[in-house]
Formats: sequence, C-alpha cells, structure tokens
Amino acid sequence: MLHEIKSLNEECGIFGILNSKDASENAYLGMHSLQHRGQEGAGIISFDGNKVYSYKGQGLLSTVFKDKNNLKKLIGNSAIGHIRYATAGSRGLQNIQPFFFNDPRMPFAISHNGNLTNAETLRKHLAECGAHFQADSDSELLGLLIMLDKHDKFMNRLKASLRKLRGGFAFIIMTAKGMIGIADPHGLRPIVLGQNKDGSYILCSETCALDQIGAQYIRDLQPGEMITINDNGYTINHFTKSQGLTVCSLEYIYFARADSVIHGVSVHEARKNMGAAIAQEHPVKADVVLGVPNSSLDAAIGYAQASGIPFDMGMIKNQYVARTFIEPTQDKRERGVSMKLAAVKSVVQGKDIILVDDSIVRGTTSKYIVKLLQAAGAKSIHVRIASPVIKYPCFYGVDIESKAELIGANKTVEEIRESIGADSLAYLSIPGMINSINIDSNNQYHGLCTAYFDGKYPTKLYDYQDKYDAETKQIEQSKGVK
Ligand SMILES: O=P(O)(O)OC[C@H]1O[C@H](OP(=O)(O)OP(=O)(O)O)[C@H](O)[C@@H]1O
Ligand SMILES: NC(=O)CC[C@H](N)C(=O)O
Ligand SMILES: [Mg+2]
Repeated sequence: MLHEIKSLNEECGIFGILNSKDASENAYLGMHSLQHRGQEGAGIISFDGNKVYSYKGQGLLSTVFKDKNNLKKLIGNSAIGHIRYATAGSRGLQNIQPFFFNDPRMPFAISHNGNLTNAETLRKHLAECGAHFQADSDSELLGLLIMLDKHDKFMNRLKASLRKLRGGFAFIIMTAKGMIGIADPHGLRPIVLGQNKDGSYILCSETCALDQIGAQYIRDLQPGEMITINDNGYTINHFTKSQGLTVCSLEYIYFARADSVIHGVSVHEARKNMGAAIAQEHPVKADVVLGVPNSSLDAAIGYAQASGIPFDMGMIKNQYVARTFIEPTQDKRERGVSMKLAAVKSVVQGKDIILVDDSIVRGTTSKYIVKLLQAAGAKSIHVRIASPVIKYPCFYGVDIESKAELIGANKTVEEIRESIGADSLAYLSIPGMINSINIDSNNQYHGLCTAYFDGKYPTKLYDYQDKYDAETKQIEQSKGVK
C-alpha cells in the first residue's frame, strides 16, 4: 500500500450554507480555506428547493472542480460540502462526502468530521437490519440509522440516531427544510455558526472559512448541541447532555489554520504562547531561533519573543511539492521530507540554533532537519517541541491509531534526542500546554482533549479498546525486556 509522507494527517473540513443565492460558489470558497484539513477528496451537494445536485471527486478541491461548469451546475440556495482525509474505510470515491440519503419521508445529505469509536458495532447491527451500505467509512452510519428509525418526525429520527453514536463527530445535515449543525457530547471536533450580510447562515469547521466569504462569526457549537437553521433563523437544541467540552488539543497545536479562532482562542496566539512557555520551561543559550515552515513558525516566534533570542528564517519550504505518496519505509519518508525543506546557509552556518517544531510523531521530520542544519554548518542544535510528548493514539478523527508508530510511546526523551541527533531536546509540559491554550472552561479537562499526551480519553474506546489494550501490553513487555 502507498502512504502519504505527511506525518500528522488532517481530519476533514465541513461546510454548509443556507439561503444564499451563491450557495455552491460560497461553499467552494469556504472549503478552499479548509483545504489544509484533508486533501484526499472533496464534494458539494446543493438543493434548489426541488432537486438535489451533487459533484464529488478524489484529490484537492481545485482538482475536483477544475472544470468550473461542474460547480455552476450545483444550483440552489443551499449547499453542503466536505474535504476528506480518511480515518475509517478506504480512500476510494465511494467514501467521498457529502452522502445523500433518499429517504422518502425526508431526503437529507450529511457531512462528517471525526471518527466513531463504535462504528464496527453499529455496522454489524445495521447489516442485521438489512441496511444498504453505499460506502465503507463510518460517516454514512448516521444516515443509515436515520433511514431505519421509526419516529414520525425527522428531528426525532435524527436525535435518536445521534444518541447511538460514540466518539468524535461534527456533522452538518441538509434537508428540504433547512440545515442542522451537530457537535458530539464532548465537542471533540470544532464546528462554528456564522452569518453573511445577505442573511445566509453558515456552519463550518473553522472560522477561517467564515472570514473567506466575509461572514460574521456567531458562536461555536457546544458539546451535545444541535443547531437547526431554517427560513426563520436558528434555534439551539441538545440531542444529549453535554459531557463537558474537550476539544482536540492538536487543533491548536497543528491542525487548524493559524487565523482561526476556536472556542474563543486564537490558534496563532495559542501557538505563540506554547512557544513562549517552552522558552520559559527549557531555556538554552543560542544565537538564533528557527521554526519549521509552516506549522511551527508561530511557536518559534513565541519562543524568540519570550527568550529575546532573534527569530530567523533558517529553512524554507518548497511551496510546489505536490502531495507525494511513497512506500512506507523510513528511508523514503526522509527523502520525502527532503523535497519539502531546505536550509538557508547564511542564517545557519556557525550558529548555536534553537529549532522549534510543533510536534514529533515518528521523528522523521526532526531527524532530517537536524541533519540538514548540521550539513549547513550549524554549531549546535537544540530542539524544542512546543507540545508535550505524543505517547497515545487518537480514535476521534486524527489518523494516528497505533502506539507502534509513535516514537514517544516507545522511547524516552533522551532516546529520542539520540535518534534525531540533536544536542538537546525538550518538550512542553502538559500544564504548560493547557495554560498556553487557556480555554475558558472549568471542567476537569480544562476544555481540552489531551489524550495524545496523557492517555486520559474523555470517552470509553468501545470497538478500539481490545486492540489498544493488546498493544499497550505488547509495548510494556518489550520495554521490560530491554
Ligand atoms: O515526527 P514526524 O513523524 O515527522 O511528524 C511531525 C511533523 O509532522 C507535522 O508536519 P508535516 O510535515 O505533516 O506538515 P507541515 O508542513 O504542515 O508542518 C508536524 O508539524 C511536524 O513537523
Ligand atoms: N478525518 C475525518 O474527519 C474523516 C471522517 C470519516 N471518519 C472518514 O474517514 O471519512
Ligand atoms: Mg511540520
């Protein structure tokens, strides 16, 4: 199987717009600014009050809609869209969203960001009930549950079905009556509501998509919420009780676009704060602070400002590297990174360097960059990671589902330092990260899912539990053997 060289994989962008005369055009623009959340496929479904129009394909949004006529054909005042990075099921066309369900009682379309932890169990149950699957991902399961539900009203069918789901999810659902935005009981995946000057309402993954089309932010969806929008405006309901906000911390660290604001916190400021916090926790004397373009530049600026050591552009990223799918050998991964990043010799030569990155997953990037900077004449390289050690997999929509691939789950910090060849290595502490993001929440999790770092999953793992336990046991045994 071919794998893509990125180490941290994004996790889908969703967008919906109601009562706009340029619905599909706005969906395209909004989705374009969510492209960083997934590059495997894209699709838009529109509705003109009478008929539904759909266009989907594999690859980037601009590739899928290369022929603009395909966008023009998506007529109507409402549209929903999806940008995919697979976490469940194959990458094939059948899994590209939105999904349409031709329920004679009320047809509807669905866009989903996240990952269901009980998908296998639900799929078995649905198969026994004779459901007709159109895909093999988890996202269609909600639609199939709604189709099988016997309640009279669509909203009751939806609520009853949502209560059967476990894991991380943000959904946008379009019906003939309007649009519905949904956040799981923990608010693991972000979703916001906004409004445009023409009165149209928008639901989307990140505020950068609202800014893109000139819409005003209204609110973030809170855990367990269901926002229903129709011609009379919007109403807020709950399909279940909130279990307390635990939005994904990696959204702030890496996934979201730096100009987005999630639950009142600017992603750029959070990243800068994390950089400043690690400068305080792990200071080191050096000549210059470098970031790894692009996602760690904010944190590197924060480090530089807090330490008083100047920031410089010691590396550049090739903007034209197409997403390369390569054989999953370490050697080829490293070559993949080498196509993306290059050193600026005049900044690096003869210098003691602080290299800030946002995260280490497998260690491929750090290892390559240390070599790159050494070859460019760096005197010493002190790696500072602006997040804690990633030791645990994610089951809520980020594509790291196994401890085996996480260097932090298998090695100590000193062993990682040795393997990447740095002069020193330090990570941000968990309290340092929580304080830097500083969500306004007083629950025990401080509003954040920090499971990657501390293994404190805010939900049961359901279908993933046995595999997780077996893997944990195996790693403990192999550490004991060492
Ligand atoms: O330890 P690793 O397995 O190499 O993974 C960690 C790297 O992956 C991410 O960057 P990525 O290359 O995915 O993309 P970016 O250009 O968006 O930072 C992240 O920002 C780290 O740099
Ligand atoms: N990254 C995501 O949110 C993916 C959504 C869904 N689980 C899929 O694989 O299509
Ligand atoms: Mg990176």
